[in-house]
Amino acid sequence: MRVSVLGAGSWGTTVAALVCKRHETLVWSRDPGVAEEINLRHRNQVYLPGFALPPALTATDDLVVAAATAQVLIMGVPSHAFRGVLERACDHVPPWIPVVSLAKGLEDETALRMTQIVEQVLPGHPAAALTGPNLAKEILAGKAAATVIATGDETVATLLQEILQRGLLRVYTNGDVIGCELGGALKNVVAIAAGMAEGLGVGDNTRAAVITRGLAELAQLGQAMGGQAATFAGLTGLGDLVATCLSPYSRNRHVGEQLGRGRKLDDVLAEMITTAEGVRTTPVAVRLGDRHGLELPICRTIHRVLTGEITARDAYAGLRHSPAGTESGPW
Ligand SMILES: NC(=O)C1=CN([C@@H]2O[C@H](COP(=O)(O)OP(=O)(O)OC[C@H]3O[C@@H](n4cnc5c(N)ncnc54)[C@H](OP(=O)(O)O)[C@@H]3O)[C@@H](O)[C@H]2O)C=CC1
Ligand SMILES: O=C(CO)COP(=O)(O)O
Repeated sequence: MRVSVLGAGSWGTTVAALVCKRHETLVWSRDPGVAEEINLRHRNQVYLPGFALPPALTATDDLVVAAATAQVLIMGVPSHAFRGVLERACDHVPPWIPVVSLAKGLEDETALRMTQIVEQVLPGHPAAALTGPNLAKEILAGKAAATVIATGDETVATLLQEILQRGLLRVYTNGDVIGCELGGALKNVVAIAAGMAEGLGVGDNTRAAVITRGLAELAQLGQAMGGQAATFAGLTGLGDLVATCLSPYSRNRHVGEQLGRGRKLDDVLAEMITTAEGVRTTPVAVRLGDRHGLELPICRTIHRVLTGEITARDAYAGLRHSPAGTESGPW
């Protein structure tokens, strides 16, 4: 198979490096310097410093070539760039080929999931999402991990499972695309909250409470939007939530930690090269909560911190004023 990955950031490059071991793989970067570095030096120093990439991996800065030669198209750009890149590529994408999203976010204006954008921009193409507890640098280092390919089409799921399964990376399939994509997007908001707890230095009991109540919150919203309860207890829900909330590699957790230390969001984002999707997903989650009549206390509190209305310390102190209800309730 010929596989094209659009986006040569941390995750797009990592997935391309896995796939290229058995399939002809081309990764597209809008930056000619990144494409040249991958082709000539087998490195991507900006996004994956210190890692050697397989010589079999080739790169291009020509979006048309990447789109037109693909038999499977993998979208590795963040959610805010997803529609734009796909719209630029769509006239060149061969008919009916599967399109896989790597992005863990929701579209700002529409709150759409990435596979819904694929269905709008490339109607008729099977759309899938690859999601799960998969920190790029651990995967590239060859450490064991599990992930999920989510698509409603079983034949496509099996094909993609075969293409993506490499070494110690176990690829499961799941037909609950809504639940898988929402778990991947919403866990980033909770990871910001867990990072804040870390930055405030408040301890492991607090972190455990944030993770558990965060899971309840993302499962509540996810089910209201059509996801299945079991999915949120699986790799794409609980699994990814734990990895992201605990890992020092997580960008979302990093943002939260810095806010917990009292820094300003703009200053934290200004020094980051890579993407923390949760910052954009938080307001979308709040709007979805309004739409579905849900309290979502963690998402709403994180939103107030991100907008500067309250500090991370205020958010933590505010717990005193919100009485706990039953464990099955929102608080
Ligand atoms: N990193 C990880 O461990 C994982 C990430 N993900 C998800 O994968 C998605 C991508 O993340 P990741 O690779 O980490 O992000 P990075 O920030 O590492 O890289 C983003 C890439 O997208 C490119 N890009 C950004 N905007 C545009 C645009 N408008 N047009 C073209 N290219 C663009 C960047 O190019 P440029 O350098 O030119 O700006 C860069 O190559 C996210 O949704 C993330 O949540 C999922 C699992 C694991
Ligand atoms: O999604 C991820 C791990 O599964 C990566 O998390 P961050 O985007 O927070 O780094």
